[in-house]
Parts: sequence; C-alpha cells; structure tokens
Amino acid sequence: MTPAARCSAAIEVLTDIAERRRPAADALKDWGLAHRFAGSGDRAGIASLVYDALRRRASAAWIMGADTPRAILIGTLRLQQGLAGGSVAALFTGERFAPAPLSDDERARLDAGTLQDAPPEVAGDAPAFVLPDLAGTLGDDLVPELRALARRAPLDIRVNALRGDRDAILPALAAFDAAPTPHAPAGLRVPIGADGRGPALHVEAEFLDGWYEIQDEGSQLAALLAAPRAGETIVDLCAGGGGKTLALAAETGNGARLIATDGDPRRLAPIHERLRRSGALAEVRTPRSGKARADMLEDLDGKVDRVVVDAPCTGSGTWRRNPDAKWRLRPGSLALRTAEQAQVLDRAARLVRPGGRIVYITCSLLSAENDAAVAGLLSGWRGRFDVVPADEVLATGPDSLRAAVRKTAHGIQMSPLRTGTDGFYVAVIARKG
Ligand SMILES: C[S@@+](CC[C@H](N)C(=O)[O-])C[C@H]1O[C@@H](n2cnc3c(N)ncnc32)[C@H](O)[C@@H]1O
Repeated sequence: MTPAARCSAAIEVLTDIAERRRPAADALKDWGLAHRFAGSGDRAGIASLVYDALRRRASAAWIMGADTPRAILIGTLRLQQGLAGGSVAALFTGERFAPAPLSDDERARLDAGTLQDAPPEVAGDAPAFVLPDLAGTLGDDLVPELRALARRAPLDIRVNALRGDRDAILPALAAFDAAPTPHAPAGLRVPIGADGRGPALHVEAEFLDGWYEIQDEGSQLAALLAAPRAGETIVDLCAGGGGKTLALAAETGNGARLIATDGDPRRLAPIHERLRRSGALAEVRTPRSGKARADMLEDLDGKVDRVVVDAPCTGSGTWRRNPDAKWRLRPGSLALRTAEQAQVLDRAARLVRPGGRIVYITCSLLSAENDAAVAGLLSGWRGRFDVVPADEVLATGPDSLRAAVRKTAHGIQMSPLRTGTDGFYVAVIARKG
C-alpha cells in the first residue's frame, strides 16, 4: 500500500471507532480481516496512524476546525508527525486509493492553525473532566505533562537478574541499539521505528530463554520501590499477567516466599508460562469463583510481611500506549475503579502483619485513585496504619529517580515529563507494630 492509501485506511478505521464507539484494537482487527491483502507492515503503519490520531484527537480537531476522522488525521499528520501542508497535500491527491484532495480551507488551516489559544483539555488532548484532579498533582506542568502523555511511548525491557546482568545481555541486543534506561538498574530502552513500532523482541532467543521481559521502566521502578526482601512472605494481590511478580522474584533472587493471585483467573493465566521462562519462583493461587476468591488467602491473614497491590485503575498514566482509553474514560468508570481500589486495599490491610507494609501502586496520574485511595485506607483503619515518608521509599531506588520524581501527599508520582516513564504512582503504608 502507498502512504496515501494507508491514510485512507486510517480514516476508515477512525470512522468505525467514532460511529460504532468501539475500541481501536477491535476496529483495526476487523479492518485487517476485511483487507487480507494488506501485509503486516501496512497494518502496523495504519495502526500507528490511528493511534497517533487518537493521541492528538482534540488538538488536531482544534487546528482543523472540525472533528471528523479526516480532519483529525490531517491535523495529526501536522501535529504529531510534523508534516508541512505541502507534504500532506502530496498524500491527499484523490488519485487511486488516496484520500480526496485538500480543500482550500483545510490547506489554510494546515498552514496557519495554531494551539496558542486552545484550552488545556485541547492543548493537552485529555478529557476535560479529569483536568481539575490532574491540575492538583501536576500544577504548572499540567499541559506539558499532558503533551508528553500524548507522545509515543518507548519500548523498555527489564533484564532478568535471575539470568544475568544488563551488561551480559547488551551484546545480544546491540543490533536493536538497546541502551540503559535513565533510572532502572536493569532497564534497557530500544528505539522504535518511524512507524511507531519497536522490533519484535518477544521472538528473540534470549527472550524465550527468560533473559528479559518487556516492561515499562516505571513498572520496573515501582517493583524496586516495593523493596521486597529475601526471607519475607510477600503477596502480589493483583498479579494479573505477572509483570510485577517476576520483577519482585528477581529482586529477591527468588529468596522470598512469593504468592501471586488476582481476582480474575483469566488475567492470571499467562503467569505460569512467564514464571517458567524466567525461572522466577512464586506460588500462584487461582480463584475459582468470586466467592472462592475471598477464601484464597485466609490462611495468610495478619501474617504477610509485604502486600503489593498493583491496583486496577483507569490507566491514565499509560495514555501514551493506549490513547483510546483516555477518550473512553467516564466519571462512572473512574468511580468503579476507586471502589475496587478501596476493596483491594481493605483486603491487603487484613493480610499484612503488624509492622508489615502495603505497597500501593497504580499506573494513574489521578489523585482520586492515588492519594485519595491511601487516605481512604488510613481513615477506614483508624490509626492502625502510617504512610512511610516518600524519602524513605525513594531511598531504595536510584538517586536519579529521587531527583526527578514528584512527591505527593502520600506517595510518589512518576510521569512521562519528569521521569520519562509511564505515570506510575507508589505509596508505602506500614501497619503499626
Ligand atoms: C494493573 S492490573 C495488574 C498488572 C500486573 N500486576 C502486572 O504487573 O502485570 C490490576 C489487576 O487487578 C485485578 N483485580 C481487580 N480487582 C481485584 C480484586 N478485588 N482482588 C484482586 N485482584 C483484583 C485485575 O484483574 C487486574 O489483573
């Protein structure tokens, strides 16, 4: 397919997403099924255009003065890919599979449109209802942070200390130009291509041998700040596919008793293969039903040294990777997540022993899911828990992180602008002895 034909296809997919209110991944998959002639490069190129358009949906519509899929794609080519009016006109020719030629108005807006007077929700490409909450945490950095959240995310991997160290694997990854991440000691960052895609690292021999995992640097740092120690009993209460479980096991050199569980057995299923591949040791407790789940950990009540709660959240800190999610976020879905967070924190509070710690993690920048959730635990358990000061939490991490991270009322907040990571939040809460 020509670049122009990919633009036409992206407009088609964006139209499907808008008209049928469907997730981008579903719309892209259906497009692929209906156009089997398109190769993997074409599909990736189209997906990249679609995700860029979702990243810049509001600002692209603003400069183009219209919020049609076509206008948004045109605006995105200028804002996200830096194409000048002439280059966009060369794609929008109306020939063969190319989109219809640019109108005079489109051309004028492409040349002169600006975000100078755009309100923050437009300049930052985010739903307006979350801005008051975000402004509380991000302050003057609100729009610059949102802009950073609207860029493409890097491809990070965590070298598995159970196999060897970062220097040992670097030669094998030299062909991908892998380089150490700014903060995480086991992190490597691999450049992504012009189409927004990284190399298929998950098919490399070293990956299959468990030498590394694909994991955002922020997630790696969250596991590090959890400060798991050999000899401890640690519960990973929301283990999902096991990203944190594997990192926790590596950090302790498989020296802790690590128990991984999750409310949803389907989310937990991939963990078995990942444990096997990485050589990480964990006892996986799979719930059989909603009711059985409550009983899964009863034997551990009041006995656990460290409960890691990688909580279900809106994922607002991962909008770089999943821009679709920001436009699907509603006040109601945020309320659902905060209710789940309160529930899961309450479960953690019953598990932890006197003197033990809860490590509360989200990949969100919203204080409603972060400091407010911690405050809810503190008030619900009246006086039985204390927040561990941010400086103490950060003491277990690298110096560079200490300088870059934002401290909030109860925890620490990573972000694309400040730490170059996804927007992870970490708070550590100690049960009084
Ligand atoms: C952010 S994801 C976990 C990601 C995972 N820890 C990782 O690093 O790959 C949150 C998880 O919480 C789980 N969850 C939601 N409510 C829960 C509950 N009440 N108890 C346990 N897990 C729950 C979800 O099924 C989901 O897998």
